Amino acid sequence: MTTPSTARSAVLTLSCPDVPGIVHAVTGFLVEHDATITQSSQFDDLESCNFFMRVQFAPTTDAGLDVAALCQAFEPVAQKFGMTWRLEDTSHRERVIIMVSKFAHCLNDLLFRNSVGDLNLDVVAVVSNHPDLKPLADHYGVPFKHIPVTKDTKDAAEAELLDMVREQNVELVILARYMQILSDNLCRQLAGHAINIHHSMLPAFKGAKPYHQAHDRGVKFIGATAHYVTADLDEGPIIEQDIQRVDHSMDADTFVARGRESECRALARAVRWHTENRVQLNGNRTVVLQ
Ligand SMILES: Nc1nc2c(c(=O)[nH]1)N[C@@H](CN(C=O)c1ccc(C(=O)N[C@@H](CCC(=O)O)C(=O)O)cc1)CN2
Repeated sequence: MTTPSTARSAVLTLSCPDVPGIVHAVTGFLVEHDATITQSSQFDDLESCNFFMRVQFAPTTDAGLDVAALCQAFEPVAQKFGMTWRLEDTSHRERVIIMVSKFAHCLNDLLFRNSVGDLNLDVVAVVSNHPDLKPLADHYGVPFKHIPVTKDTKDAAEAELLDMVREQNVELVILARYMQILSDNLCRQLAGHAINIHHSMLPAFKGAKPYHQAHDRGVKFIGATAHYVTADLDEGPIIEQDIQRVDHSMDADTFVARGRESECRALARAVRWHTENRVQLNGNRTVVLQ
């Protein structure tokens, strides 16, 4: 009979230097702890000699999975192989803050997908440097926090955001067309826990107005890129990208309109994969295990 601290399904993600015996150690650990594998995926990066694995598992007994006890028991295995690892109940609802400026499409898409169960987020708050999108947050019953940002208030604004993150145990900050550049300090504090949607197919057309840059260049495809946020603008590890065809008959405004679909798709997939523990960092790149 499962109890509040036991799970019907859990996921272990790990990365470590590639040596013989990792998979054997992991699968042996699961057997020893009355667990059976339901999904498993791995990648051996020959370039970095790093190994990546994601294994999802269920209990073989009615007792369920005691996630806390499994974490304690797995520590010695992790230390033996020098693993970076995470073991979590798959039903865990990630606590997130969604940041936005004035463009509503990505925020609306995330809140709608979450409302119909396509995403499994606990949206703690919507934070914006403008008041405009409060009605949208109200519609979905999500708290809205307006934190204006000017050159003089930026440090205080970022400190207020970090206080919210810490006080409310926020696990992920989603920049859903938040048009302010985060400071180096804030990026360090949120490293690996902040995802941005950039409205171009990076590395092309970084910075502001990427659709106008793309139109001026005469591209035949436009796209969007979801990436982890780093201090270097638009340089963070890429999680997901989406593209669509455009043509000579379209003006820049049409690019902007068509681009919304790609931004929503790329961001939703990136957030889903991150919150399902499918994304691991590999230097300045990511490994996404499906
Ligand atoms: N440290 C980082 N902060 C942010 C990133 C990032 O990659 N690293 N991504 C941006 C989003 N973005 C592009 O995707 C972006 C946003 C804003 C700007 C910009 O030039 N902003 C101007 C102000 C614009 C305004 O007030 O409307 C500025 O901050 O001076 C460029 C790219 C989110 N933050």
